[in-house]
Amino acid sequence: MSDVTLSTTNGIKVVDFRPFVDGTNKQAVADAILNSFKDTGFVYLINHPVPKEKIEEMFVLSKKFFDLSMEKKQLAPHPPSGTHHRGYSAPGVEKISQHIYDMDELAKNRIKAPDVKESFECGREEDENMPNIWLPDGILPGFKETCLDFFWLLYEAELTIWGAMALGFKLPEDYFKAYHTKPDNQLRLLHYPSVTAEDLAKETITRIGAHSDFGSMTLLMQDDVGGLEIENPQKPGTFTPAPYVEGAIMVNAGDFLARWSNDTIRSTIHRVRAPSGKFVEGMIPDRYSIPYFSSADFDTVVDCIPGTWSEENPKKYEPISAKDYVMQRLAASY
Ligand SMILES: O=C(O)CCC(=O)C(=O)O
Ligand SMILES: [Fe+2]
Repeated sequence: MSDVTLSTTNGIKVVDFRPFVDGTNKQAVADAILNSFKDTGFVYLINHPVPKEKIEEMFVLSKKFFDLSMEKKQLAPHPPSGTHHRGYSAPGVEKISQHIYDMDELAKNRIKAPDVKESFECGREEDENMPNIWLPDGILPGFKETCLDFFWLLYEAELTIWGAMALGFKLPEDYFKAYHTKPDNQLRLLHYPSVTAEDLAKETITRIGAHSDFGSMTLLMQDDVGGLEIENPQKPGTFTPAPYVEGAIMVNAGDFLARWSNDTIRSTIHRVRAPSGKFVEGMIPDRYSIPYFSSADFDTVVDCIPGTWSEENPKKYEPISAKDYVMQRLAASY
């Protein structure tokens, strides 16, 4: 049987997902993904189930959205609280933090070097805890429909990937699906405006500071500008670029999944810096990316995944509710 790991890009495996989808070699794909999650916390998937045209269409709408005037974008404003994570956030408003929960410390962190990115977040329409915040009708026709269509398409893709994860853990294929039924996921459109290379190099501003994701899994689509870097698990504090790979969705594990897996899976720190070799007259070009954050249903409580603990290697964590975990992390980002 053919090897499903096609290549390695800066230490991150590029896995062919097709043998899982067509059923010709499910276990090999499952093992490759889980092993990557254990080694680096990241994997590139090619031949995944999300059509290329749908991804392109979402990038086109995302660019059109960010091209609107500030006044128009502010007609779908993100509420002041981080726990209602919907709508538009202007550059510098959100500052990713890594385990800082004290309000004064958070404010200092934000002033020190703002994250110069703007974003739009949405979830499923029916979510009563976090209602979506859309632009008024007529401002950007098709935007809402494209976002929602893409949200559900990625949910389908995510469920297929969870099927592979379950087989990786030698569990029934639908094991994780029961925890991701609502889904309490979030689609995020990101735009990093063009900035000077000097500002980024001096770190008076950042694109997105070093952080790990909070939820269970992130599916990331990025343009070919580059700049995403992931921490080398063998050498903490050093980062390697995770460049655009044609046709790939990058998938990474979040903190919640690391905890759920009794720390057998890594949730790896990553950041966005200046890409190498892309300076035009001292300016770093705009970057667009689209992360899709999968979270376990907020009303579920998870205990360590079967097979990740034993008498010799006991559970490190108490059961936790997905809502309690994610809300604490979201509150600290604003
Ligand atoms: O822009 C990117 O590629 C990274 C985005 C990211 O890490 C995040 O939103 O959590
Ligand atoms: Fe992230």
